[in-house]
Amino acid sequence: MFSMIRCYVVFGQIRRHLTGSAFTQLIGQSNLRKSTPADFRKLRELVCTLERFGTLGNDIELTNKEIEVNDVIMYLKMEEYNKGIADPSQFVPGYHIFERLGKIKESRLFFLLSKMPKGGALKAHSRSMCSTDFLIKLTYEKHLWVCTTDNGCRLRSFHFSQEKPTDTRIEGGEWQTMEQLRDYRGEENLNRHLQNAFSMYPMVEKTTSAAAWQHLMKISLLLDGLLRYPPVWGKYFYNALKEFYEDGAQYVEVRTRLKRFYCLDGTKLPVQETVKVYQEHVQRFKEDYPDFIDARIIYSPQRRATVEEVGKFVNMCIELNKEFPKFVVGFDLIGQEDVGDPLLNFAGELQRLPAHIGLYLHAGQTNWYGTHVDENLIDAVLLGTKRIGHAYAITKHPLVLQLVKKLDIAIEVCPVCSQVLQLGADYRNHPAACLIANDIPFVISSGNPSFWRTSPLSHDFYMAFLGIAPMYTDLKFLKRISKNSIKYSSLPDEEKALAMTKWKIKWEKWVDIILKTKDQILAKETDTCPTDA
Ligand SMILES: O=c1[nH]cnc2c1ncn2[C@@H]1O[C@H](CO)[C@@H](O)[C@H]1O
Ligand SMILES: [Zn+2]
Repeated sequence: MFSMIRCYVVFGQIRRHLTGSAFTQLIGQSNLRKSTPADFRKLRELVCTLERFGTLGNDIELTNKEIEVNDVIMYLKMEEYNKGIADPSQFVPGYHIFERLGKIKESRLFFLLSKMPKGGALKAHSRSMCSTDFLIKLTYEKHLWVCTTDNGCRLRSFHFSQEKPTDTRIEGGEWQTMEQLRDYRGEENLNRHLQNAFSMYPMVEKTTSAAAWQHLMKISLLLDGLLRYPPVWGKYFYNALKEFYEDGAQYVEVRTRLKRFYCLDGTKLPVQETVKVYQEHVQRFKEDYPDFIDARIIYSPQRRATVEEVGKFVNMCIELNKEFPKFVVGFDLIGQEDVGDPLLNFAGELQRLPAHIGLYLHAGQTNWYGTHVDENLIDAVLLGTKRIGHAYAITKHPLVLQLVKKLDIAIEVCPVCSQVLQLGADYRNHPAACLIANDIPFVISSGNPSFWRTSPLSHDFYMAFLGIAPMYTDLKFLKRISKNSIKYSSLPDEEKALAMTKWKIKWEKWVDIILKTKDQILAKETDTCPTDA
């Protein structure tokens, strides 16, 4: 009687043996077509079993309760899966997410996943964390001015100020207060306009990844003046933590450029003040929600920079880490990778970072195989990155795949982001399938949920579970990636243990609630699920 773990180890050994030269020789020498049907079946069963045992999550041993919960989850998953096989037009992961956001809301599987404690969100870009509705709420704050062109029809920039801003950089731009614009255009009409201006939804058609990136950057730029004002950023960030928490994240690592904030009279504050506002609201959030673990910052300036500028960013990171050693803990370079310089150019500067400041580099977020951008993956690993953001191109680099596994570097897979930024269309073709098959450590992240009007993590979990992972992948996979998000976080080991305890309490509660409401969840006629963890 083997325990699962023992089985896993033994199967691992057999697998290595079978895929070694003896096995290939055996297959090569004997004429497999002449084997008896029974032998053929046995061999086939062995290979299938070995494949399954090798996938991500199979080291997890489910408790008796979890086995029951797994039945519920797999029932719901198979229902969607089988419908899809019978009629592929019904399969949600075959579509652009914007075309199926409404349908996903009706999915009972999605509902259960949205309540699932997911551990940490290890990649959240600071400006794209809150829902559109909350951003619109912020436009009602006092002292907000807006610059428009085209007779008030196009919103170009926001600014908080006592007096009318004097910035004339936008050609033909006219400043007026938000109240004035609201009166002029009508509240409902203006809010509808803001909904579109703050997110890429519902525009599915983008000719290129570059066009999608331009759209993303335009939104980020529009939000600049609205969010870089400390009292508003405080509200934004606190609410962002709340939205992540309510979606099952108990821990968040934020990638941010830490831009300097401005005051009502136009003076700019030192960057340390930006960090302090973040820190203050994390503290407040932890007091209000004691089972929230923590939030930390990975300093992430734009990668489109000169070597000298990157050198300055590195110095800044070292300085901030000295002042906020438990809060500003890592370094990354962000922005569209295809237009930035290769990491190789910055290697000398990046190597100056002391060992205790971790590198968490975005790399391989490209479709240009064999280019210097694609090779950023190699440099990221050789520079000692602790995780890799996206790594979409990694399956084209078998050696890098082996290295990340050996060096235990986790990949931050962002299913929805890869689709919206036009790297791939159908989730069933997402390269992360290969990571799952090879048991490469990974976590699910979202990137910019605000810009796609998705939830902080749940849509990405849903697409990964239903669209990317094999059909038979079950609760073991979900539990593994949730635990991974703590294991591969930047937290020191002793804090990881505490974090795991906090996650486990929530996880067990979720399991219990599903068990209690199982019959209602499975009753076909119910559209809405009663569970609420
Ligand atoms: O997928 C991504 N890869 C790299 N950088 C990104 C990605 N998504 C967003 N940003 C960066 O974060 C800022 C706020 O959203 C954007 O301005 C962009 O530079
Ligand atoms: Zn990113």
